[in-house]
Amino acid sequence: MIAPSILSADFARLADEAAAVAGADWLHVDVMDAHFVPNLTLGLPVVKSLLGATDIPLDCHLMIDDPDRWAIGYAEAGAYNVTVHVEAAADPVRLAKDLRAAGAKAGLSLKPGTPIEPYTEVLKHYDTLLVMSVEPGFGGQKFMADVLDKVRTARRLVDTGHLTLVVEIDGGINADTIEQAAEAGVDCFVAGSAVYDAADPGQAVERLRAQAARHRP
Ligand SMILES: O=C(CO)[C@@H](O)[C@H](O)COP(=O)(O)O
Repeated sequence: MIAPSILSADFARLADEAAAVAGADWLHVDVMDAHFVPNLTLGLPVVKSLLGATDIPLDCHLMIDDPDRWAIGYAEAGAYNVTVHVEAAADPVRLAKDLRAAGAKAGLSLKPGTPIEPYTEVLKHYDTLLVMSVEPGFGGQKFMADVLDKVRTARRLVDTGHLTLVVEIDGGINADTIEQAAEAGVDCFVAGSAVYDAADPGQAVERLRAQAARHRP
């Protein structure tokens, strides 16, 4: 699956940008609060507007402090998947239960330096795992290939039935990096600049999807 990250989109034209990637599987919505990460993007009111502007399921990635308080609003508004950071969540199991009860899929994200092993039990409550392959905060950064060990661990846990979740990767995904991520076992690829900087964003989505499919084990 390909999920264009709107951090690389033109925020003044978000509805148009969503239309330009109408063939995408999910739209990755980067919510940043200038506390958990050193950047400020958008919040719930903009997400609500976006929900009215596109039929693409919204994958809201909350790069914010105190997700235990704020994440539920995104689920109640109709986001398909709401991802919180394990580094910021006080009670990630409770949070996952609340998100699911509100009708959303629950996602857990790990920053590049955060290991997966301490969270394998917690991840049993989640529907998606978002492995960050850049430090969260900005688009256009260089892909960190060493996080692929985490992807391989997650893939093995899913394939052996210990976890049931979609493995996502986010950061620096483009035509040069998507194949190694696909080979490691990623299901869903978040791509910002590789999509929105392309002359034809819709075609970029199709090309990335085909490239990933050819390299999936
Ligand atoms: O959330 C983030 C970064 O914090 C990502 O979603 C990036 O926005 C992806 O952009 P590219 O690295 O693909 O340009």
